[in-house]
Amino acid sequence: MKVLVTGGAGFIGSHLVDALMERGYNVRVLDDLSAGSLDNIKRWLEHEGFEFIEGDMRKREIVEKAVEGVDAVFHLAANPEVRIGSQSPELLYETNVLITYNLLNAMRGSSVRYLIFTSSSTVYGDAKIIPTPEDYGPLEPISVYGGAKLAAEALISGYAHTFGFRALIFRLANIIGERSNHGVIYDFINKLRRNPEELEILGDGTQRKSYLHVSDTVDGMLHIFEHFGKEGKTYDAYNLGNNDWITVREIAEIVSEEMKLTPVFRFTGGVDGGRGWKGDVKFMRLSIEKAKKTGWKPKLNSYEAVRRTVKELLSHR
Ligand SMILES: O=c1ccn([C@@H]2O[C@H](COP(=O)(O)OP(=O)(O)O[C@H]3O[C@H](CO)[C@H](O)[C@H](O)[C@H]3O)[C@@H](O)[C@H]2O)c(=O)[nH]1
Repeated sequence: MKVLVTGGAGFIGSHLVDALMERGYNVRVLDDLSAGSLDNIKRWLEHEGFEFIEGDMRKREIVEKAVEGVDAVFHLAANPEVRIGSQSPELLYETNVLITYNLLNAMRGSSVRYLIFTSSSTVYGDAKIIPTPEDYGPLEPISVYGGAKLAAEALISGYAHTFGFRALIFRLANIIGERSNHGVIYDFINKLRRNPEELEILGDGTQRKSYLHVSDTVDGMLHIFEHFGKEGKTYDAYNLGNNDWITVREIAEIVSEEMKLTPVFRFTGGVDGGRGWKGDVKFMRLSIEKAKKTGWKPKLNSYEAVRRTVKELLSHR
């Protein structure tokens, strides 16, 4: 099977590429290298069965070229920064909705039979039911990012039903691990490298979310893709996250411990009752019962995933 991975040089994308190549797929990556890097995929660049296209998906011709001869598209290209929503809504629209629209149009009449999309827990907003199941509603995202992901999901559903391909949506919890170059763990490590005496924590530190290691994420995506292929549905959505959750304060403690530091924690207080920024969901834990019924389960819990990620990020610089 020939697959296209958009965002395949990025954090989650490059781990997915590793797993697909190891399983013998033919893989083409489309990435504009804005957040991703060739370094993440360098082991495959000269490999037979691997192809890299550098390009910006806002340009339709590039997307049209990238889907040629492909059976399945894993669409991971996106700007993942929830926090930029209040300053740059247009950028989040373009890099989440517009590029998805361009992809869907390019897929019309193409060889693509499957679209796999990485959506986000942020589509649920401040969910009143925790753990939050896939059929929770009404969906009321509280960030532009979450709104853009939900808009992309809705377009995918409409196009899948209209144009005869099958679509699988993953609503991801906070994904962490080697090669991540943004997010709370990355930020804390960098802040402590600059000043080992004090750690600034955005918000009040009680934000509590579920964290999933990227290795478990990729395992889940490929396992459920296989299951979805056999099931015959046109469209389906799965949460991928963890059974437990962890607070930002606990993450700060683990990072400090692994760096062998005892900084003073300075909480900024944040906005809207201790959130890190406008649109930061304070409490997030997804129900993963549907994914578990397919036979997948996370190997690392949130605490283990955080500790593993801190070690991985520290060992690389
Ligand atoms: O310096 C920092 C950075 C973050 N935080 C806090 O840490 C938590 C996690 O923030 P991240 O930036 O790591 O991640 P987000 O929860 O904003 O979003 C992540 O998870 C989402 C899904 O749950 C999306 O998929 C998104 O792309 C991905 O970045 C937030 O509550 C935030 O307030 C701090 O206290 N200090």
